[in-house]
Amino acid sequence: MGRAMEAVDIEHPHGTEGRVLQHHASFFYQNKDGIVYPSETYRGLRNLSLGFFESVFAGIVINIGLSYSTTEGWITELFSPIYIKRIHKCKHGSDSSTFDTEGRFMPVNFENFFSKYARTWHMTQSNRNQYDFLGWIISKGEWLLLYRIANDSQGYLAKEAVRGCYDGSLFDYITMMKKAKNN
Ligand code: HEM
Repeated sequence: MGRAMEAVDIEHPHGTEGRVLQHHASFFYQNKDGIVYPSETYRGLRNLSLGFFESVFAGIVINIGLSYSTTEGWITELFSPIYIKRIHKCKHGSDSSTFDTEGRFMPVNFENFFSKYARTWHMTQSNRNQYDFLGWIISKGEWLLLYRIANDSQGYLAKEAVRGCYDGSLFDYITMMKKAKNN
């Protein structure tokens, strides 16, 4: 259980210090109230150097798509807030299974998909569950978004960048590098 709360892999047996799984999304709530509003998703994406239209589009789609599953009652809320403490309810099908249904990090699945699919392009197709059209699209979207923000100069997505995406440390790293560059 202790390890399941950290993004560990063979090279990082202790994960990223001080991080738990919900930090994947916590980068986006800027006032630290545990709720992500579309404007915060937008701002977070902009901080990750995504363009204006892309960030507006992804901000709306992510919040509308995830908000309802994280609300406490039956009625959908205005402004589509995402409640981080219930973020695990947003898990969808056709993913890599690196997050389990309780939102924990599953190192074995992380290592599995890397050893199987590194340097190939068909991971998202291979993980597809039958007739799970929404999951297919969301999964493609997540990985494309990650590729957009984190591919290296040779066009590869490094394993460390992917691990950092799971625990959110990648997002902090990208903003830190951006700030350093601007200075
Ligand atoms: C640049 C921004 C983002 C990128 C690149 C990104 C990327 C990813 C990736 C690659 C996965 C793993 C999917 C898999 O294991 O197959 C994932 C999962 C997830 N992300 Fe994000 N994400 C971003 C922003 C967000 C935001 C803003 C939220 C919500 C506030 C969010 C919520 C989730 C959730 C709930 C999952 C679990 C889905 C599952 O495993 O079924 N993400 N994301």
